[in-house]
Amino acid sequence: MLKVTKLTKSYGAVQVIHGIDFTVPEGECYALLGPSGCGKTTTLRCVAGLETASSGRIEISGQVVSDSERGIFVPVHERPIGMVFQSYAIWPHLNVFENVAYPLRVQRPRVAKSEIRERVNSVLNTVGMLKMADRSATQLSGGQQQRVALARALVREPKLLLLDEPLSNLDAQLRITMRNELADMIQRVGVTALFVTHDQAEAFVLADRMAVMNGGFIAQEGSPREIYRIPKDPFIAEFLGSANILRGRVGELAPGGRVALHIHGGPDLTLAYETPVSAGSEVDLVLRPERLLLSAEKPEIDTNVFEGRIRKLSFQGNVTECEIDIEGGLTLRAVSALDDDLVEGMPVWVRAPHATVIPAKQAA
Ligand SMILES: Nc1ncnc2c1ncn2[C@@H]1O[C@H](COP(=O)(O)OP(=O)(O)OP(=O)(O)O)[C@@H](O)[C@H]1O
Repeated sequence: MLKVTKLTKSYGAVQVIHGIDFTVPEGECYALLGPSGCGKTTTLRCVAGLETASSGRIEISGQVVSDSERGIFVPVHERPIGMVFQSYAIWPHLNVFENVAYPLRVQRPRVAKSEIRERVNSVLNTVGMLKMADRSATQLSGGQQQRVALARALVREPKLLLLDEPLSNLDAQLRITMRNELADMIQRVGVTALFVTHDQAEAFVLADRMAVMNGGFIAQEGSPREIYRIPKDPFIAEFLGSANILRGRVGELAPGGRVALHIHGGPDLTLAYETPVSAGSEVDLVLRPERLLLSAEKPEIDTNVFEGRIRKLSFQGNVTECEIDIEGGLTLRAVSALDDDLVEGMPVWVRAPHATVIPAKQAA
């Protein structure tokens, strides 16, 4: 449904998108995720036709809408897209029904009044706002405005829905509710969606697949689960939630998927690995704090186990964060929901059932 090929964008002499490629098949929800300034909004705006790409090609539903080499640029209002912006851009002088009806009222050739009524009611029903059709836009909560903005984007039955930080205007609690609702609504409508966010939790809930962007490049593409489990480099590992990253050297490979791993300045451990490693290579061991198991007793399993001492416990209500000193002055962070037996200063064993190792990036 969307195919972006070798897209670049420069502002003056500054190149901000460096030849990215991605495709979004029909019905998929795809996220562009990354830190501020990585180029995700610029990419979305190029797809929308709000920016002109410097080079590369963009196809929506088989139609080339932008191809600088061939001089093709289809303007935004002629692209088969619907858009939801961060600000929602709901018109305060119109009620809910008229806000949603507007894109159909200005459509040419004209859409019959009866059809407008039918389509607006149907899409308001989908987003759960039919009962509020007559309400003034100024009397809507943030979550309700978001639903109206979504209904307005969907009313022309776009091939592609584009969403730019669609939840960032909502307070923390509402964001969580609305991201689940938005995921449900997008799935129910079955529309293909491309959205931009800097919030990894939002991308995890909403996206079937995502691209993590960094400095105008796609650093990694895949399903949220894949990228979280096996990040390609430390930047991605840390961007997608907190991670302990320990650099080490792989020793001799042993049978049964085990290997000796010497952590630089720290302990040697026997590693059971999920990702391929080669003997003698430098690696980063990525350990998610919430995936570490703590015990006062030495575990029976002897792979991926660190011996340490609890330096600090921070009670956070649903979980307790633990800082654990291990050999060589290194510290591991762990998050545990089961903290009844933990005391600062006590010896503890830390086991990582899932340990991901990635090739260490050589310092430039
Ligand atoms: N109109 C513009 N003129 C010049 N530079 C721009 C313009 N728009 C964006 N940039 C630059 O392009 C780069 C990418 O910006 P972009 O808005 O795409 O990033 P982003 O990942 O969406 O970040 P954010 O989450 O902060 O919006 C940034 O360095 C930004 O300063």
